[in-house]
Amino acid sequence: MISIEEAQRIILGRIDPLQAEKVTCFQGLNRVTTEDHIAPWDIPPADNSAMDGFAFNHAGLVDGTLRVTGFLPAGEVRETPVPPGEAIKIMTGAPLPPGCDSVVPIEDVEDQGELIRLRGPVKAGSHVRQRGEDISRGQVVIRAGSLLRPQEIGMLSAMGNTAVPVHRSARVAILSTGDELLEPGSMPVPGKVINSNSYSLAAQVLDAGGEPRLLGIAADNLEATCEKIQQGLECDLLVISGGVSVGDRDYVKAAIEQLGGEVGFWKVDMKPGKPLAFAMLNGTPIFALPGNPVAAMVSFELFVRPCILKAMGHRGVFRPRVQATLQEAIANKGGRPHLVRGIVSRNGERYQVSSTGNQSSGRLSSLVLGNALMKLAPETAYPAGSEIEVILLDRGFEMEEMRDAAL
Ligand SMILES: Nc1nc2c(c(=O)[nH]1)N[C@H]1C(S)=C(S)[C@@H](COP(=O)(O)OP(=O)(O)OC[C@H]3O[C@@H](n4cnc5c(N)ncnc54)[C@H](O)[C@@H]3O)O[C@H]1N2
Ligand code: MOO
Repeated sequence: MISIEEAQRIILGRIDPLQAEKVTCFQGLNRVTTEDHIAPWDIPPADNSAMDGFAFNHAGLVDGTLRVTGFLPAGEVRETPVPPGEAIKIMTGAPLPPGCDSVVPIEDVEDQGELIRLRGPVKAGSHVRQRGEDISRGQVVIRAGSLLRPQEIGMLSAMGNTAVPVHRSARVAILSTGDELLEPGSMPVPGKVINSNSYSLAAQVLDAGGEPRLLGIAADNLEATCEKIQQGLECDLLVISGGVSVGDRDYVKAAIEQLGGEVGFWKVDMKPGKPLAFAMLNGTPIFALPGNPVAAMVSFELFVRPCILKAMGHRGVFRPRVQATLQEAIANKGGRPHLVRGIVSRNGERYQVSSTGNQSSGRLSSLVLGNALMKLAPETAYPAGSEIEVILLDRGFEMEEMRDAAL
Protein backbone atom coordinates (compact mmCIF):
# COMPACT_ATOMS: atom_id res chain seq x y z
CA MET A 1 0.00 0.00 0.00
CA ILE A 2 1.39 3.43 -0.85
CA SER A 3 1.51 6.47 1.46
CA ILE A 4 -0.67 9.58 1.05
CA GLU A 5 2.36 11.60 -0.07
CA GLU A 6 3.43 8.99 -2.62
CA ALA A 7 -0.12 8.81 -4.00
CA GLN A 8 -0.24 12.63 -4.28
CA ARG A 9 3.11 12.63 -6.09
CA ILE A 10 2.03 9.96 -8.60
CA ILE A 11 -1.32 11.62 -9.30
CA LEU A 12 -0.02 15.17 -9.62
CA GLY A 13 2.67 13.86 -12.01
CA ARG A 14 -0.12 12.87 -14.42
CA ILE A 15 -1.85 16.27 -14.42
CA ASP A 16 -0.96 18.94 -16.99
CA PRO A 17 -2.14 22.54 -16.83
CA LEU A 18 -5.14 23.13 -19.10
CA GLN A 19 -4.78 25.36 -22.14
CA ALA A 20 -5.66 29.05 -22.07
CA GLU A 21 -9.00 30.64 -22.81
CA LYS A 22 -9.92 34.32 -22.94
CA VAL A 23 -12.55 35.49 -20.49
CA THR A 24 -13.73 38.97 -19.61
CA CYS A 25 -11.51 40.56 -16.98
CA PHE A 26 -14.34 40.33 -14.52
CA GLN A 27 -14.71 36.57 -15.07
CA GLY A 28 -10.98 36.16 -14.56
CA LEU A 29 -11.46 36.47 -10.80
CA ASN A 30 -9.79 33.60 -8.88
CA ARG A 31 -8.30 32.21 -12.11
CA VAL A 32 -4.62 32.03 -13.08
CA THR A 33 -3.39 34.11 -16.01
CA THR A 34 -1.23 32.46 -18.67
CA GLU A 35 0.58 35.61 -19.83
CA ASP A 36 2.77 38.40 -18.49
CA HIS A 37 0.84 41.67 -18.45
CA ILE A 38 2.98 44.65 -19.43
CA ALA A 39 1.93 48.23 -18.74
CA PRO A 40 1.05 49.89 -22.08
CA TRP A 41 1.30 53.37 -20.53
CA ASP A 42 2.20 55.19 -17.34
CA ILE A 43 -0.35 55.26 -14.55
CA PRO A 44 -1.07 57.95 -13.66
CA PRO A 45 -0.50 59.26 -17.19
CA ALA A 46 0.55 62.74 -15.98
CA ASP A 47 1.47 64.55 -12.76
CA ASN A 48 -1.87 65.34 -11.13
CA SER A 49 -3.41 66.78 -8.02
CA ALA A 50 -3.99 64.50 -5.03
CA MET A 51 -6.31 67.07 -3.40
CA ASP A 52 -9.06 69.56 -4.13
CA GLY A 53 -7.00 72.74 -3.74
CA PHE A 54 -4.81 75.25 -5.55
CA ALA A 55 -1.93 74.44 -7.88
CA PHE A 56 1.01 76.86 -8.12
CA ASN A 57 4.74 77.22 -8.72
CA HIS A 58 6.59 76.82 -5.43
CA ALA A 59 9.66 78.84 -6.45
CA GLY A 60 7.36 81.73 -7.41
CA LEU A 61 5.94 82.10 -3.86
CA VAL A 62 6.77 85.52 -2.38
CA ASP A 63 4.78 86.32 0.76
CA GLY A 64 2.45 83.31 1.02
CA THR A 65 -0.25 84.89 -1.14
CA LEU A 66 -1.37 83.80 -4.60
CA ARG A 67 -3.73 85.24 -7.19
CA VAL A 68 -6.30 82.68 -8.38
CA THR A 69 -6.69 82.99 -12.15
CA GLY A 70 -8.38 79.75 -13.24
CA PHE A 71 -10.26 76.56 -12.46
CA LEU A 72 -9.41 73.01 -13.56
CA PRO A 73 -11.75 70.09 -12.87
CA ALA A 74 -10.76 66.41 -13.25
CA GLY A 75 -11.24 65.34 -16.87
CA GLU A 76 -9.90 68.56 -18.38
CA VAL A 77 -6.44 69.68 -19.40
CA ARG A 78 -4.96 73.19 -19.29
CA GLU A 79 -2.15 73.80 -21.73
CA THR A 80 -1.33 77.46 -20.97
CA PRO A 81 1.32 77.87 -18.25
CA VAL A 82 0.37 79.38 -14.88
CA PRO A 83 2.77 82.28 -14.21
CA PRO A 84 4.70 82.46 -10.88
CA GLY A 85 2.64 84.15 -8.13
CA GLU A 86 -0.60 82.85 -9.64
CA ALA A 87 -2.62 79.75 -8.79
CA ILE A 88 -5.49 77.86 -10.32
CA LYS A 89 -8.19 76.10 -8.38
CA ILE A 90 -7.70 72.40 -9.15
CA MET A 91 -9.80 69.31 -8.37
CA THR A 92 -8.44 65.90 -7.29
CA GLY A 93 -7.16 63.94 -10.28
CA ALA A 94 -6.82 66.89 -12.66
CA PRO A 95 -3.43 67.02 -14.45
CA LEU A 96 -1.11 69.74 -13.15
CA PRO A 97 -0.90 72.57 -15.71
CA PRO A 98 2.50 73.72 -16.99
CA GLY A 99 4.25 76.05 -14.55
CA CYS A 100 2.80 74.34 -11.44
CA ASP A 101 4.65 71.89 -9.21
CA SER A 102 2.76 72.01 -5.90
CA VAL A 103 -0.78 71.87 -4.54
CA VAL A 104 -2.19 73.29 -1.33
CA PRO A 105 -5.51 71.80 -0.13
CA ILE A 106 -8.54 74.11 0.10
CA GLU A 107 -8.69 73.83 3.90
CA ASP A 108 -5.05 75.02 4.22
CA VAL A 109 -5.68 78.47 2.71
CA GLU A 110 -7.50 81.55 3.88
CA ASP A 111 -9.91 82.34 1.09
CA GLN A 112 -9.89 86.03 0.25
CA GLY A 113 -11.74 85.80 -3.05
CA GLU A 114 -9.29 86.32 -5.88
CA LEU A 115 -6.36 86.35 -3.45
CA ILE A 116 -5.56 83.41 -1.21
CA ARG A 117 -3.10 83.18 1.69
CA LEU A 118 -1.41 79.96 2.74
CA ARG A 119 -2.13 79.18 6.39
CA GLY A 120 1.32 77.66 6.90
CA PRO A 121 4.45 76.54 5.06
CA VAL A 122 3.91 74.23 2.08
CA LYS A 123 6.72 72.00 0.82
CA ALA A 124 7.64 72.06 -2.88
CA GLY A 125 5.90 69.16 -4.69
CA SER A 126 3.19 68.79 -2.03
CA HIS A 127 0.05 66.81 -2.90
CA VAL A 128 1.20 66.00 -6.42
CA ARG A 129 0.94 62.42 -7.69
CA GLN A 130 3.80 61.84 -10.09
CA ARG A 131 3.32 60.49 -13.59
CA GLY A 132 4.02 56.71 -13.54
CA GLU A 133 4.23 56.49 -9.74
CA ASP A 134 1.75 53.58 -9.73
CA ILE A 135 3.14 51.70 -12.74
CA SER A 136 5.40 52.78 -15.57
CA ARG A 137 5.09 51.91 -19.24
CA GLY A 138 6.88 48.65 -20.17
CA GLN A 139 6.85 47.28 -16.61
CA VAL A 140 5.66 43.67 -16.08
CA VAL A 141 2.81 44.37 -13.68
CA ILE A 142 1.24 40.90 -13.42
CA ARG A 143 3.31 37.81 -14.14
CA ALA A 144 2.10 34.68 -15.96
CA GLY A 145 0.99 32.19 -13.33
CA SER A 146 -0.47 34.85 -11.02
CA LEU A 147 -3.77 34.34 -9.28
CA LEU A 148 -6.20 37.10 -10.29
CA ARG A 149 -7.69 38.74 -7.21
CA PRO A 150 -9.97 41.79 -7.32
CA GLN A 151 -6.92 44.10 -7.28
CA GLU A 152 -5.44 42.35 -10.34
CA ILE A 153 -8.81 42.67 -12.12
CA GLY A 154 -8.75 46.41 -11.37
CA MET A 155 -5.15 46.71 -12.61
CA LEU A 156 -5.87 44.80 -15.85
CA SER A 157 -8.82 47.14 -16.45
CA ALA A 158 -6.67 50.20 -15.72
CA MET A 159 -4.24 48.92 -18.37
CA GLY A 160 -7.08 48.96 -20.88
CA ASN A 161 -7.86 45.24 -21.01
CA THR A 162 -11.40 43.96 -21.39
CA ALA A 163 -10.40 40.29 -21.58
CA VAL A 164 -7.69 38.19 -19.96
CA PRO A 165 -6.15 34.81 -20.90
CA VAL A 166 -6.50 32.28 -18.07
CA HIS A 167 -6.18 28.51 -17.74
CA ARG A 168 -9.45 26.94 -18.73
CA SER A 169 -11.49 25.77 -15.76
CA ALA A 170 -11.40 22.02 -15.13
CA ARG A 171 -14.57 20.14 -16.08
CA VAL A 172 -15.01 17.38 -13.56
CA ALA A 173 -17.51 14.55 -14.12
CA ILE A 174 -19.02 13.06 -10.98
CA LEU A 175 -20.49 9.59 -10.83
CA SER A 176 -22.03 7.79 -7.88
CA THR A 177 -22.46 4.03 -7.95
CA GLY A 178 -24.77 1.70 -6.09
CA ASP A 179 -28.21 0.08 -6.35
CA GLU A 180 -28.91 1.35 -2.84
CA LEU A 181 -28.87 5.00 -3.87
CA LEU A 182 -31.85 7.33 -4.23
CA GLU A 183 -31.63 10.94 -5.35
CA PRO A 184 -32.29 13.73 -2.82
CA GLY A 185 -35.98 14.62 -2.71
CA SER A 186 -36.88 10.98 -2.07
CA MET A 187 -38.21 9.76 1.26
CA PRO A 188 -36.01 7.21 3.11
CA VAL A 189 -36.89 3.63 2.12
CA PRO A 190 -35.63 0.49 3.94
CA GLY A 191 -32.33 -0.65 2.43
CA LYS A 192 -31.85 2.56 0.45
CA VAL A 193 -29.53 5.52 1.06
CA ILE A 194 -29.81 9.04 -0.28
CA ASN A 195 -27.04 9.95 -2.71
CA SER A 196 -25.21 12.72 -0.90
CA ASN A 197 -21.76 12.06 -2.36
CA SER A 198 -22.59 13.46 -5.80
CA TYR A 199 -23.49 16.77 -4.20
CA SER A 200 -20.73 17.01 -1.60
CA LEU A 201 -18.18 16.17 -4.32
CA ALA A 202 -19.75 18.62 -6.82
CA ALA A 203 -19.56 21.30 -4.15
CA GLN A 204 -15.90 20.44 -3.54
CA VAL A 205 -15.28 20.81 -7.30
CA LEU A 206 -16.94 24.24 -7.32
CA ASP A 207 -15.02 25.23 -4.20
CA ALA A 208 -11.75 24.37 -5.98
CA GLY A 209 -12.78 26.53 -8.98
CA GLY A 210 -13.77 23.65 -11.28
CA GLU A 211 -17.01 22.96 -13.16
CA PRO A 212 -18.85 19.86 -11.94
CA ARG A 213 -20.89 17.75 -14.35
CA LEU A 214 -23.22 15.32 -12.61
CA LEU A 215 -23.50 11.95 -14.35
CA GLY A 216 -26.05 10.57 -11.87
CA ILE A 217 -25.98 7.05 -10.46
CA ALA A 218 -24.58 3.89 -12.08
CA ALA A 219 -26.38 0.68 -11.16
CA ASP A 220 -24.24 -2.07 -9.66
CA ASN A 221 -23.40 -3.93 -12.87
CA LEU A 222 -20.48 -3.85 -15.25
CA GLU A 223 -22.32 -2.54 -18.35
CA ALA A 224 -24.00 0.37 -16.57
CA THR A 225 -20.73 1.30 -14.87
CA CYS A 226 -18.78 1.14 -18.17
CA GLU A 227 -21.41 3.26 -19.94
CA LYS A 228 -21.32 6.02 -17.31
CA ILE A 229 -17.52 5.99 -17.17
CA GLN A 230 -17.43 6.52 -20.95
CA GLN A 231 -19.70 9.55 -20.60
CA GLY A 232 -17.30 10.93 -17.98
CA LEU A 233 -14.36 10.79 -20.41
CA GLU A 234 -15.72 13.92 -22.14
CA CYS A 235 -14.53 15.88 -19.10
CA ASP A 236 -11.01 16.71 -17.92
CA LEU A 237 -11.28 14.53 -14.80
CA LEU A 238 -13.69 11.83 -13.67
CA VAL A 239 -14.51 11.29 -9.99
CA ILE A 240 -16.43 8.17 -9.02
CA SER A 241 -17.64 7.28 -5.56
CA GLY A 242 -18.45 3.81 -4.23
CA GLY A 243 -18.03 0.33 -5.64
CA VAL A 244 -14.27 0.40 -5.35
CA SER A 245 -13.77 -2.06 -2.49
CA VAL A 246 -13.75 -5.87 -2.52
CA GLY A 247 -17.52 -6.46 -2.32
CA ASP A 248 -19.32 -8.83 -4.73
CA ARG A 249 -20.94 -5.83 -6.40
CA ASP A 250 -17.96 -3.50 -6.55
CA TYR A 251 -17.53 -3.03 -10.32
CA VAL A 252 -15.65 0.23 -10.68
CA LYS A 253 -12.12 -1.16 -10.94
CA ALA A 254 -13.26 -3.96 -13.27
CA ALA A 255 -15.10 -1.46 -15.49
CA ILE A 256 -12.05 0.81 -15.80
CA GLU A 257 -9.91 -2.19 -16.72
CA GLN A 258 -12.50 -3.52 -19.20
CA LEU A 259 -12.45 -0.15 -20.98
CA GLY A 260 -8.67 -0.38 -21.27
CA GLY A 261 -7.76 1.89 -18.34
CA GLU A 262 -4.45 1.62 -16.58
CA VAL A 263 -5.04 1.45 -12.80
CA GLY A 264 -2.06 3.20 -11.18
CA PHE A 265 -2.80 2.05 -7.63
CA TRP A 266 -5.77 0.78 -5.69
CA LYS A 267 -5.09 1.31 -2.01
CA VAL A 268 -3.65 4.16 0.01
CA ASP A 269 -2.29 3.79 3.52
CA MET A 270 -4.83 6.01 5.26
CA LYS A 271 -8.05 6.00 7.19
CA PRO A 272 -10.63 6.91 6.04
CA GLY A 273 -10.19 6.27 2.32
CA LYS A 274 -8.02 3.16 2.02
CA PRO A 275 -9.83 1.74 -1.04
CA LEU A 276 -9.01 4.39 -3.62
CA ALA A 277 -8.08 3.70 -7.20
CA PHE A 278 -6.37 6.12 -9.54
CA ALA A 279 -6.41 5.29 -13.22
CA MET A 280 -5.76 6.85 -16.62
CA LEU A 281 -8.20 6.05 -19.41
CA ASN A 282 -7.79 7.61 -22.88
CA GLY A 283 -5.73 10.36 -21.24
CA THR A 284 -8.39 11.19 -18.63
CA PRO A 285 -7.43 10.82 -14.97
CA ILE A 286 -10.05 8.81 -13.05
CA PHE A 287 -10.39 8.89 -9.28
CA ALA A 288 -12.40 6.00 -7.86
CA LEU A 289 -13.11 7.15 -4.32
CA PRO A 290 -14.59 5.01 -1.55
CA GLY A 291 -18.34 5.27 -1.07
CA ASN A 292 -18.45 6.12 2.62
CA PRO A 293 -19.38 9.82 2.64
CA VAL A 294 -16.49 10.99 4.82
CA ALA A 295 -13.98 8.75 3.05
CA ALA A 296 -15.12 10.20 -0.31
CA MET A 297 -14.79 13.81 0.84
CA VAL A 298 -11.47 13.33 2.64
CA SER A 299 -9.94 11.54 -0.35
CA PHE A 300 -11.22 14.31 -2.65
CA GLU A 301 -9.55 16.85 -0.36
CA LEU A 302 -6.20 15.07 -0.43
CA PHE A 303 -6.06 13.87 -4.04
CA VAL A 304 -8.62 15.50 -6.35
CA ARG A 305 -8.56 19.10 -5.16
CA PRO A 306 -4.77 19.52 -5.69
CA CYS A 307 -5.20 18.16 -9.24
CA ILE A 308 -8.00 20.58 -10.12
CA LEU A 309 -5.86 23.43 -8.82
CA LYS A 310 -2.78 22.23 -10.74
CA ALA A 311 -4.83 21.82 -13.94
CA MET A 312 -6.08 25.38 -13.55
CA GLY A 313 -2.52 26.69 -13.27
CA HIS A 314 -2.23 27.22 -9.51
CA ARG A 315 1.12 26.64 -7.82
CA GLY A 316 -0.29 26.57 -4.28
CA VAL A 317 -2.32 23.36 -4.46
CA PHE A 318 -2.25 22.14 -0.87
CA ARG A 319 -4.24 23.49 2.07
CA PRO A 320 -2.33 25.36 4.76
CA ARG A 321 -1.02 23.39 7.74
CA VAL A 322 -0.57 24.82 11.22
CA GLN A 323 0.60 23.53 14.59
CA ALA A 324 -2.20 23.36 17.16
CA THR A 325 -2.40 22.36 20.82
CA LEU A 326 -4.50 19.26 21.36
CA GLN A 327 -7.30 19.89 23.87
CA GLU A 328 -7.87 16.24 24.79
CA ALA A 329 -5.91 12.98 24.85
CA ILE A 330 -6.34 11.10 21.58
CA ALA A 331 -4.89 7.86 20.20
CA ASN A 332 -4.65 6.09 16.86
CA LYS A 333 -4.78 2.41 17.75
CA GLY A 334 -4.90 1.31 14.12
CA GLY A 335 -2.08 0.51 11.76
CA ARG A 336 -2.86 3.28 9.19
CA PRO A 337 -2.40 7.07 9.48
CA HIS A 338 -5.78 8.37 10.69
CA LEU A 339 -7.15 11.67 9.39
CA VAL A 340 -9.26 12.72 12.34
CA ARG A 341 -11.74 15.51 11.78
CA GLY A 342 -10.91 18.37 14.13
CA ILE A 343 -12.29 21.68 15.32
CA VAL A 344 -9.57 24.33 15.25
CA SER A 345 -9.96 27.67 16.99
CA ARG A 346 -7.68 30.54 17.98
CA ASN A 347 -6.43 31.06 21.50
CA GLY A 348 -4.64 34.41 21.27
CA GLU A 349 -1.65 33.86 18.99
CA ARG A 350 -1.94 30.05 19.12
CA TYR A 351 -4.21 27.46 17.49
CA GLN A 352 -5.99 24.79 19.49
CA VAL A 353 -7.75 21.69 18.24
CA SER A 354 -10.18 19.06 19.49
CA SER A 355 -11.72 16.09 17.70
CA THR A 356 -15.29 16.12 16.36
CA GLY A 357 -16.03 12.91 18.30
CA ASN A 358 -17.06 9.58 16.72
CA GLN A 359 -14.90 9.19 13.61
CA SER A 360 -16.89 6.53 11.72
CA SER A 361 -16.37 7.19 8.00
CA GLY A 362 -20.10 7.03 7.37
CA ARG A 363 -20.68 9.97 9.76
CA LEU A 364 -20.85 13.06 7.57
CA SER A 365 -21.64 15.06 10.72
CA SER A 366 -17.99 14.57 11.76
CA LEU A 367 -17.09 16.85 8.81
CA VAL A 368 -20.02 19.22 9.36
CA LEU A 369 -18.77 19.89 12.89
CA GLY A 370 -15.14 20.26 11.87
CA ASN A 371 -12.87 22.59 9.95
CA ALA A 372 -9.61 20.65 9.94
CA LEU A 373 -7.94 17.26 9.60
CA MET A 374 -5.34 16.04 12.09
CA LYS A 375 -3.08 13.32 10.77
CA LEU A 376 -2.40 10.80 13.57
CA ALA A 377 0.50 8.40 13.08
CA PRO A 378 -0.32 4.66 13.36
CA GLU A 379 -0.31 3.14 16.86
CA THR A 380 0.45 6.44 18.54
CA ALA A 381 -1.06 8.10 21.61
CA TYR A 382 -1.16 11.89 21.86
CA PRO A 383 -1.65 13.31 25.39
CA ALA A 384 -3.72 16.47 25.94
CA GLY A 385 -1.46 19.49 25.42
CA SER A 386 0.58 17.89 22.59
CA GLU A 387 1.46 20.06 19.63
CA ILE A 388 0.03 18.47 16.51
CA GLU A 389 0.00 19.40 12.81
CA VAL A 390 -3.43 20.07 11.35
CA ILE A 391 -4.60 20.71 7.80
CA LEU A 392 -7.00 23.68 7.75
CA LEU A 393 -10.01 22.97 5.52
CA ASP A 394 -11.34 26.48 5.96
CA ARG A 395 -10.26 29.60 7.81
CA GLY A 396 -13.74 30.91 8.56
CA PHE A 397 -13.01 30.62 12.28
CA GLU A 398 -10.44 33.40 11.91
CA MET A 399 -13.02 35.93 10.72
CA GLU A 400 -13.93 38.67 13.20
CA GLU A 401 -17.57 38.51 14.23
CA MET A 402 -19.81 41.57 14.62
CA ARG A 403 -19.64 42.62 18.24
CA ASP A 404 -22.27 45.37 18.26
CA ALA A 405 -25.41 43.85 19.83
CA ALA A 406 -27.60 45.99 17.55
CA LEU A 407 -26.32 44.25 14.40
N1 LIG B 1 -13.96 -6.74 3.25
C1 LIG B 1 -13.76 -5.45 3.19
N2 LIG B 1 -14.79 -4.62 3.21
C2 LIG B 1 -14.61 -3.29 3.15
C3 LIG B 1 -13.30 -2.77 3.10
C4 LIG B 1 -12.20 -3.65 3.04
O1 LIG B 1 -11.03 -3.24 2.95
N3 LIG B 1 -12.49 -4.98 3.07
N4 LIG B 1 -13.13 -1.42 3.11
C5 LIG B 1 -14.17 -0.67 3.77
C6 LIG B 1 -13.97 0.72 3.57
S1 LIG B 1 -12.70 1.41 4.41
C7 LIG B 1 -14.79 1.48 2.81
S2 LIG B 1 -14.60 3.15 2.72
C8 LIG B 1 -15.84 0.90 2.01
C9 LIG B 1 -15.66 1.40 0.58
O2 LIG B 1 -16.42 0.62 -0.22
P1 LIG B 1 -16.93 1.07 -1.64
O3 LIG B 1 -16.12 2.17 -2.19
O4 LIG B 1 -17.05 -0.14 -2.45
O5 LIG B 1 -18.31 1.76 -1.32
P2 LIG B 1 -19.74 1.12 -1.25
O6 LIG B 1 -19.62 -0.25 -0.70
O7 LIG B 1 -20.37 1.32 -2.55
O8 LIG B 1 -20.37 2.06 -0.18
C10 LIG B 1 -19.85 2.18 1.12
C11 LIG B 1 -20.87 2.94 1.97
O9 LIG B 1 -21.05 4.24 1.50
C12 LIG B 1 -22.41 4.48 1.16
N5 LIG B 1 -22.48 5.26 -0.07
C13 LIG B 1 -21.98 4.84 -1.26
N6 LIG B 1 -22.22 5.77 -2.19
C14 LIG B 1 -22.87 6.79 -1.58
C15 LIG B 1 -23.40 8.02 -2.03
N7 LIG B 1 -23.30 8.39 -3.32
N8 LIG B 1 -24.00 8.84 -1.13
C16 LIG B 1 -24.11 8.45 0.15
N9 LIG B 1 -23.63 7.29 0.63
C17 LIG B 1 -23.04 6.45 -0.21
C18 LIG B 1 -22.98 3.10 0.92
O10 LIG B 1 -24.34 3.07 1.06
C19 LIG B 1 -22.23 2.29 1.96
O11 LIG B 1 -22.83 2.44 3.23
O12 LIG B 1 -15.79 -0.50 2.02
C20 LIG B 1 -15.56 -1.07 3.30
N10 LIG B 1 -15.70 -2.46 3.21
O1 MOO C 1 -12.42 4.58 3.48
MO1 MOO C 1 -13.09 3.66 4.66
O2 MOO C 1 -14.27 4.82 4.95
O3 MOO C 1 -11.51 3.96 5.37
O4 MOO C 1 -13.41 3.59 6.32
